[in-house]
Parts: sequence; structure tokens; C-alpha cells
Amino acid sequence: MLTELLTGWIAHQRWFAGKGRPIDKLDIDSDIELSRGLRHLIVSVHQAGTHDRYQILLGCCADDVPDKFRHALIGSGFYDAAHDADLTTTLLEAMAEGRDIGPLRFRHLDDVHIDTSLRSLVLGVEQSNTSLVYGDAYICKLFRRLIPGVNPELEIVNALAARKAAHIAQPYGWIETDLDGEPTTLAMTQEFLANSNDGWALALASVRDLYAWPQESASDAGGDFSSESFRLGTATAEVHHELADAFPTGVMDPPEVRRLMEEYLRRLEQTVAEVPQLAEHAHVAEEAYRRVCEVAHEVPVQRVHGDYHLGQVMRTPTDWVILDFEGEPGQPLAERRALNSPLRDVAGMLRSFDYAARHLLADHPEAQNLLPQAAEWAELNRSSFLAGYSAGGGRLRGEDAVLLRALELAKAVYEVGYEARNRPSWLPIPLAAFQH
Ligand SMILES: Nc1ncnc2c1ncn2[C@@H]1O[C@H](COP(=O)(O)OP(=O)(O)O)[C@@H](O)[C@H]1O
Ligand SMILES: O=P(O)(O)O[C@H]1O[C@H](CO)[C@@H](O[C@H]2O[C@H](CO)[C@@H](O)[C@H](O)[C@H]2O)[C@H](O)[C@H]1O
Repeated sequence: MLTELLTGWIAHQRWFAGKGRPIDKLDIDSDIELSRGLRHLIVSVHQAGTHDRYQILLGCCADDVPDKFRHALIGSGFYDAAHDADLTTTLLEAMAEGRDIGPLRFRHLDDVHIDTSLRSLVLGVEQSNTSLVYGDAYICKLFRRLIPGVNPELEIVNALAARKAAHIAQPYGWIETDLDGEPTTLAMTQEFLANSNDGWALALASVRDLYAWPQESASDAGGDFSSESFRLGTATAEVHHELADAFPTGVMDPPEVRRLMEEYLRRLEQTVAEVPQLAEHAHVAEEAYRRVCEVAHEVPVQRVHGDYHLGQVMRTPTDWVILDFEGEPGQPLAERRALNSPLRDVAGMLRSFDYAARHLLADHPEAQNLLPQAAEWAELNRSSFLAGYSAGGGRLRGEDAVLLRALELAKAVYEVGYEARNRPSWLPIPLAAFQH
């Protein structure tokens, strides 16, 4: 039976958020034929009293699934159609034509032309969703876990594109349906940034260079990244300005700041319960949150990126472009759309420099000897990023340092939970954040 096949398959998908917990039941809520051999499913996965919805493109064969789709096999006669370029062409065509197929609405932005002759490939990167790259022109991200409402990424990118903002990838179209009576984004198509590299890959190349020549300082090593960190800081400040212009802004008063710290404390306790290795470090975060409460001042707030790290920024031949304004995938939509301090993004990127510096040490035979280089690389790039952020007009004042430290540790707590669930061998990286 299809539901049984899907239950066995979904638990092993990278994008499945409920890993590590048994699935009690899977229901198919919606099953729409998009074209011959292609069905669009929305399924509900029930786990210990909670339930999450996911979307699946189901390829269906009358006979056995062809060998070329073995890697995408769901079970007898069914496979993940995201991997079948003959079927995914339907998505592009329907978007170009602005079609409705049953309850699914395929839309494109005014004034864009979509070339429907392009064929897709699944992007082979670790991600929370599934992206299809058509030719080298478009990237269509299928949001796997569905949360009722317009996805913040679509909302933000469309608003910034309408203002002709720099540092974003041009949006083309999207797919939506109604979930619980709310228009809900299922997918979004944007310009594919060909000939570009993501910040994580570039940062790792720099770190690798440094570790190959440990006698050099981080600023003298061949692949110095600090001028890129500076430009990234400037681009970040510019995007923050665009967001502040395009959406409402506000001010968090001291009692609200204290409430935010209480919320971070609650998340810390929850994460300690899930990941006992965090317990011995919890006091470091508690102390940082307490300091914020002591010196609490008014904090300007606005729409922010929300899950900002080196994997979310692309270096094109000309500049940095920022992707994935979706917020933290696990948080409720209202929270991801809420106004926040832009320092939260700054903190996210600072953490990411730490990740890049430490990641390659995990299996390195000289790990102990290279620790000072790792720290120097992280420090150099963190301070270049902050200098670029200020140069771009980003607000960074002396009194913000205490909040920034707390936001960094709150991000590290999130990362501890994320790594424990998704990549346990990476857990030492965020845990190290509590040691300095
Ligand atoms: N517009 C784009 N052009 C080129 N590559 C992209 C584009 N959007 C995403 N990518 C690549 O896909 C990766 C994952 O994208 P992201 O939006 O962060 O997905 P997810 O939210 O599923 O993690 C990025 O790190 C980048 O390598
Ligand atoms: O890009 P996503 O929206 O899927 O974000 C999630 O996955 C990220 C990992 O891919 C995770 O980021 C963490 O690992 C990065 C290196 O892989 C590192 O650069 C980030 O600093 C670190 O937070 C992100 O937290 C998670 O939400």
C-alpha cells in the first residue's frame, strides 16, 4: 500500500524534520494528478501526538521503476519524481502558463518570460528542501515541510525585487495551494546563479589553504578570505536597509528584550533535555542572557533573514547575493515573520565563521596543533565582516556587544539541537562556542 511505502521512505529523507522519532501514522491528505505519471501529494506524518505535513512529487510506473531512478525509489512502482526531468517540466510549463491544477495554483511574476524547454536536475547539496535546477537559468525550490501561510522567502524576495534591490536572486514564479484555509507556498522559482560559489565553499577553501601552510598567518595565507568577509558584511547591511524600507519596523523595549531572553532560556532548557552534552555549558548561555537583562535598552527591530550563514550567500562574479530568507526551518511561521534585531543575522554569520574554521579539524591529524590557526582565521573574518557591516551603514554600537554575544549563544543552542538531530558528528562545533 502506498501509505506504507511512503512511511518507510520519508523517514530517511534529508528534509524529513521528524528523524529519530517513530512514525505512528501517515495519511495522504491530497493527491492530484499533474500530468501522466506525475502526482502531487500532501501527506500528514503523525509522531507522538504531533503532526507535520510534507509535499511529495510522486512518479508512478505501470511496471517496475526504471533502473535510472533506483536512487529515488519509494517502493514498487513509485519513485520521487523530483529526479525525473521528463516529469518536472510540467511544473515549469504550468508556472509559465499561470495554470490551476485542482487546488494547486501555478503563478509567475508579471513581465518575466519562462523558458519551458529547460530540463531539470536535482541540486546535489545538503538542504532542508529539494531544489530543481532547470538548465542553468532557474532554480525551483520545493518546500518539503509545509506550514500554512505564505513562505517568508517568497514574500521577502518578491518585495525586494519590486524595489530593484541588489544582493537577491531575481524571482520568477511560485506554486501555492490553500492549507487550513490559508494560501500556502509550495515552491518558488528564482534565477539560478551560475558561475557562482556559496560562501561556505569559499570559506572552506581559504581555511584549507591556511591548514596546508600553518606557519603562515591567516591574513598572509594564499586564500585569505577577509576582503570577502568585509564585502559580505557590507552587502548584509545593505540588505538590512532594503528590508527596513520594504517592511514595517519597530523598537523592542527593555521588558520585551527580557521576555526574549526568557524565551531563549526556555529553548536552552529544552535543548539540554534533548542533548545532554549541552548541560555542562548551559551556564555560559544563562550568564549571557542574564547580562542582557541587566543592561537591557531599546532595540530597533525589523524583518531579518533569520537563518543567516555562509551556505546562504553566493559570491557571483560581481557581488554577494543572499538566499533563503525563510528563517529557521523548525520555527512557527509567525515567529519567522516577526520583527527582530538585525543583529540576529550578524550573530548567525559570526557563528558560521566559527563553523568554517573548525569543520576541517574534525578528521585532521594535526587538529590540536591547528587550533590556534582556526581561532585566528575565525577572529580575522569575524572582525572583517563586522567592519564591512559598519561600513555599509549597519548599526553596531558599543552597547550592542552584550546583545550580540547572547544572540550568538542562542544561535549556538539552536545549532546544538540541529546537529544532534541531523549530523551528530558535527555536534562538537557548536558546543565549542560555549568555551570562549
Ligand atoms: N539562486 C541560486 N543559484 C545558485 N545556487 C543556489 C541558488 N539558491 C540556492 N542555491 C544553492 O542551494 C543551496 C541550498 O539553498 P537554500 O536556499 O539554502 O536551501 P534550503 O533552504 O533547502 O537549505 C545553497 O547553499 C546554494 O548552494
Ligand atoms: O540552510 P538551511 O536553511 O537548511 O539551514 C539549516 O542547515 C544548515 C546546515 O546546512 C545549518 O547551518 C549550520 O551549518 C552550516 C555549515 O553546514 C554553518 O555554516 C552554519 O553556521 C550552521 O548554523 C542551519 O543552522 C540550519 O538551520
